Amino acid sequence: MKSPNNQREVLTLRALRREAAVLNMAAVRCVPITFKILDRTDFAVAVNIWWKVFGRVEEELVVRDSLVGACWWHRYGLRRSDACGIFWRGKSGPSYTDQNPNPNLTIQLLYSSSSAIVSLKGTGISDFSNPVSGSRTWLKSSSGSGQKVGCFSRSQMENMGNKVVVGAGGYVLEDVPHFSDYIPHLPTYPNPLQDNPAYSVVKQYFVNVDDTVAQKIVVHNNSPRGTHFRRAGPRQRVYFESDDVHACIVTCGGLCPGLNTVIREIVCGLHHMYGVKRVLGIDGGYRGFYSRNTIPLTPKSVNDIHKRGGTILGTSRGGHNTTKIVDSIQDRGINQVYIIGGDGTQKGASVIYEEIKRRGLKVAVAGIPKTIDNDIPVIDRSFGFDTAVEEAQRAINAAHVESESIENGIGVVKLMGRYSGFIAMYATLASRDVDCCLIPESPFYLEGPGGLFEYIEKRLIENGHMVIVMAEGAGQELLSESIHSMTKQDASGNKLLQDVGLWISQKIKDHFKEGNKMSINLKYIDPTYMIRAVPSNASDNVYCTLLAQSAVHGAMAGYTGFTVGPVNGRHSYIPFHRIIEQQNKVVITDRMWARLLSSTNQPSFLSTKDVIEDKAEEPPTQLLDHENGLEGQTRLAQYYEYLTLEERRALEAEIVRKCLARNEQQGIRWAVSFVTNPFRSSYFRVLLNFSSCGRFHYLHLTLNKCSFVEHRNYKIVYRRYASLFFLVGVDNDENELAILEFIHLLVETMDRHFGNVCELDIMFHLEKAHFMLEEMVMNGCIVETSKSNILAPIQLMDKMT
Ligand SMILES: Nc1ncnc2c1ncn2[C@@H]1O[C@H](COP(=O)(O)OP(=O)(O)OP(=O)(O)O)[C@@H](O)[C@H]1O
Ligand SMILES: O=P(O)(O)OC[C@H]1O[C@](O)(CO)[C@@H](O)[C@@H]1O
Ligand SMILES: [Mg+2]
Repeated sequence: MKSPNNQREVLTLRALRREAAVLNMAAVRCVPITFKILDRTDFAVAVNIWWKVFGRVEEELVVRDSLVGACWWHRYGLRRSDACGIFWRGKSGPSYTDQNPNPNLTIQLLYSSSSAIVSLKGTGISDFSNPVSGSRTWLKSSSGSGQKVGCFSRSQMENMGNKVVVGAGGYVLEDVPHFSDYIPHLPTYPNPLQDNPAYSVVKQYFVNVDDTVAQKIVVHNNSPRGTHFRRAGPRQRVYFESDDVHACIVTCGGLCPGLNTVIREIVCGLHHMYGVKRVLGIDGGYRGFYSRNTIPLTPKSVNDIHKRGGTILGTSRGGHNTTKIVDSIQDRGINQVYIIGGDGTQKGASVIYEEIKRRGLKVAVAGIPKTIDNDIPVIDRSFGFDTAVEEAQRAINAAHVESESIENGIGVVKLMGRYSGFIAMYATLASRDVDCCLIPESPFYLEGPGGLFEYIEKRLIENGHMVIVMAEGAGQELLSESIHSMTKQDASGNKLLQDVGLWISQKIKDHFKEGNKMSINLKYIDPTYMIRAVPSNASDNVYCTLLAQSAVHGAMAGYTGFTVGPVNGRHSYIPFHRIIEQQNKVVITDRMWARLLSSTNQPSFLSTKDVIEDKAEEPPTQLLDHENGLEGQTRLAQYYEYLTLEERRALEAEIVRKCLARNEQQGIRWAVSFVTNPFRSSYFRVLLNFSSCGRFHYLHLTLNKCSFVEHRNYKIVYRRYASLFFLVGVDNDENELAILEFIHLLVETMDRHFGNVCELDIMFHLEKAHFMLEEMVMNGCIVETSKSNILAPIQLMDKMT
């Protein structure tokens, strides 16, 4: 880690003032900023935006970056007013530049305030450039870190970036690209459907041009209308004549029930609805574009394929070479590309679309989301998932029959779900025979109070048998602890998992054998590939038909760069970047997981240490006095690693409970056992700060108490000022005393700014507390320790308002 003073250069008052003069411009809408990522290094980019200073904020800020998927990234502090900070960080391990020959990061800021200050800082990057404002001044160091403050006007963004349309009442349309965005003067034609006798009975068959689908349908009195997507369906005018269409279909990634149905329905839809005769199948996934022959597809040749599992086109992982794929599309004269696959496939589709657009080709790229894992965001569910859940019932049923037929029988069923446990969760909820469901999103442990072994023993005593369902990605961290395996990847770069089912079965057997605890009979069932290889069930078949037809309508209408899928039951066109920016995961603080817990009665698997400590600890201190209204409440939270909102809530609740429950003697006893070495390796994971609510509390700097607590796989360092607690989550090898110093510096800085700072100062000036933190910590590293430097931008803003 770098020492705090050379990590970045300091934002000077002069620079801010100069830029401020430029800021009284028209509304800012979209700002593309490009950085070059230095070769073979990890990188971090921080963007801080202050916009309340110059005008009222009308809309929320939307940020998009070109690295989604390639680096993990955060958004934090997005608020409807005041300010926000965002940062991106490259993966540790293999450098981003190893995988990307042209490692530029483009960030687009989309918002509609009247003006703003944008401050950018980074490490491991160079060549900050903003194509629309070359005159901006960067304060840049030779080490590849730098900082810039700038602002951007409405006119600068007109032709840039993602299509986001902002309307009244907080309405945002995240639109999909269209040929007309980059090819002018294209002719249009009447939709041939209007003469199709089958559709003549429909009252209003064509979708209105401005029909959109709301992502959020639960709303409140004054809540903004939020994000919408373009509604899928046939348009009055199309951008292709039937004879001109030359379509192709490719399937990529793992198998999934329904692939053949989608292929069939694209071919039949194009043929029957639009009179399209030329449709090619690409053999064997993305690499088939350039290494295999194509397969002609006609309604006749695909007539029966939906009755078979798998894909008649074949599939593959890896082999995505954008240039070769687009060359092949261009050479073959293909003008509609239908790409069926999971999250990886949609990422591939997105870069194909970008390249096609760069070459100015009239080629529509439509993604159809496939995966039994249901890990694709935004859409209600992916096709094949329903079938997979249904098929899993058979395995669970077998496990149940086996286990109840024998004394102390345990049936273990492993289901698919690399990173998302949806199949396991829904199969468990549907079956009712399952006693325990383990998924990647909910960590568990084996030994000790509240652990899996204890629960198994209890269930066997109560019931004489039990069924455990687990997703293949569950408990992988426990496996790697005990197996010390090398991390291997498949051809697409997906992590190859250890067989958690086999591992856990062995562990359970060993546990009960040890000391002759209990004689058990365990049967392990692995139906994973059997589930994936079946044809789709009735409901998935209908669903696949709608997906295929929606994709065809979209491509014919000139839309491109989209994935089709239902959002709240309505089929929509969703821009690729929304589909690939994150994975859909089971939210364990949601009602669905709670339903599961209540149906199985399994433990929640809070860490074993938590349970032991909770039992051993002294009665709660005065701070835990709920009757006096002194419950802990987060006032400010800043995260430097990605956690969903739900995970944050859960984490904060656990930490608050744990730290408030400690008494002061415990804190002091813990504190003396650590050595000092401040600021050598300050890697922050989580920074939390909460206080008891409902009272006015001064931060008495002299009254502080501090302590360290282990939690999950990191350590919490906390310090108390009167009844305000400051908590920092850090790696286990982090120096606690350095972190205590950091907390104290933060408090002193707040105190200098607010003068005798109190909780209300933080509550009413939350943005300023965030600014201070953003100036002090970047990407989990302490980068600034001078109080004057930390406060400089805030003081400038205060002067200007
Ligand atoms: N970031 C990416 N950029 C370009 N192509 C990608 C990217 N990620 C994956 N691909 C390509 O997409 C194809 C499928 O990816 P992957 O094997 O991850 O399966 P998937 O589509 O995610 O399906 P699933 O995981 O559900 O089986 C592969 O050919 C792979 O090379
Ligand atoms: O063995 P393969 O074909 O790489 O696929 C396995 C993976 O594919 C998936 O089914 C997703 O398609 C995952 O659940 C699973 O981990
Ligand atoms: Mg995938």
